[in-house]
Amino acid sequence: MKIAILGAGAVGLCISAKLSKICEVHAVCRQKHAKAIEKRGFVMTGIWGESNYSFKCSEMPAEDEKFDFIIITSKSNATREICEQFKDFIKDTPVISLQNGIGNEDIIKEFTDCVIGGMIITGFEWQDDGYVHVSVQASPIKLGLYPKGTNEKVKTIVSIFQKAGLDILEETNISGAIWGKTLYNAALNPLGAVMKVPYGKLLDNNAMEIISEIVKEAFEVSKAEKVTMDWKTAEEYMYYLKNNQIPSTAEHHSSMYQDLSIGKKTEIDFINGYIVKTGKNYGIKTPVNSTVVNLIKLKENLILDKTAHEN
Ligand SMILES: NC(=O)C1=CN([C@@H]2O[C@H](COP(=O)(O)OP(=O)(O)OC[C@H]3O[C@@H](n4cnc5c(N)ncnc54)[C@H](O)[C@@H]3O)[C@@H](O)[C@H]2O)C=CC1
Ligand SMILES: CC(C)(CO)C(=O)C(=O)O
Repeated sequence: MKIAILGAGAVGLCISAKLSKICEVHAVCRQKHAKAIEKRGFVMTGIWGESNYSFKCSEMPAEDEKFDFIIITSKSNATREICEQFKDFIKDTPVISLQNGIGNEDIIKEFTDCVIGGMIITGFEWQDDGYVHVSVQASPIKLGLYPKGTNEKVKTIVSIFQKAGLDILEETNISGAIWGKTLYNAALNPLGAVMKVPYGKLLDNNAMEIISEIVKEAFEVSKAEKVTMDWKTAEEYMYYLKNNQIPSTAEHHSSMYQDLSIGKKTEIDFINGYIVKTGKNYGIKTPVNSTVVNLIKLKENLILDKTAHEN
């Protein structure tokens, strides 16, 4: 069994490390990580175990390499570019998206018929080139045929993840699971990023008032999209967010916070931006999500402007 991980960064290199114990893995990553891994192996610490792994890494697979599965773990902003760049490998191959936000699977679907959606609520933090710490985990990984259902390919990849020691479930409603994860990211990531605080600090009542409006708007849009999630109402989800998800990831600084702190664009268009864009298609007003998108884009512009002036 041969698996390529495209856009292998914090998430992708940790998945590559675990899978490398039971199958042949090629992590397609940036040169600096490939060099560090070649020199001293990939270092992973934290709740997925502490060890040093060696597996194939480079910026480009050989032209004649064939893969049984491809996993995309880039930021959502890079999904289209990755699909274009690696379209000859992706064509006719089952492709799994292990990314945040809504819309990645629809992009991948333009390049292959078999798209497997993924949902992962585990925290991965860079320590150095080729060195990642796995910090928190709120639930098992979920994989399922996109937009829903299952098939033999899904069952095979789920069993590979299981054999590699990963906590994973087969999900027949993967669109609902992806929406569910996006609710969590839409609720917490922008506020955590603007306030520069870990998730736990957002249990404050002022933050919760804003968050409950974000969630109410998102729920209305999800209903129009006919998506079924584990929670029937915004109130039910808010209870779960406050009592389960925030406590189990309280110490984590959102990926949006981490992106802004290193001067990178965020995935806001695939999170709150998706809710706003889809709301418009149904005539649903999403003023709080819209404000949050503008705030994050303002922050991105200010940071990019500052970097341009410093250079
Ligand atoms: N970091 C985390 O804790 C979690 C992240 N996620 C999601 O998973 C996805 C990946 O996140 P991270 O691993 O944190 O991002 P990351 O930025 O660490 O990794 C993505 C890597 O892909 C590389 N890349 C992009 N285009 C490439 C190309 N054409 N060729 C080779 N490499 C390329 C980037 O340079 C980067 O190193 C995102 O959607 C994120 O929101 C989901 C759960 C947790
Ligand atoms: C909390 C976490 C790491 C869960 O996967 C996440 O989604 C994020 O930081 O954006």
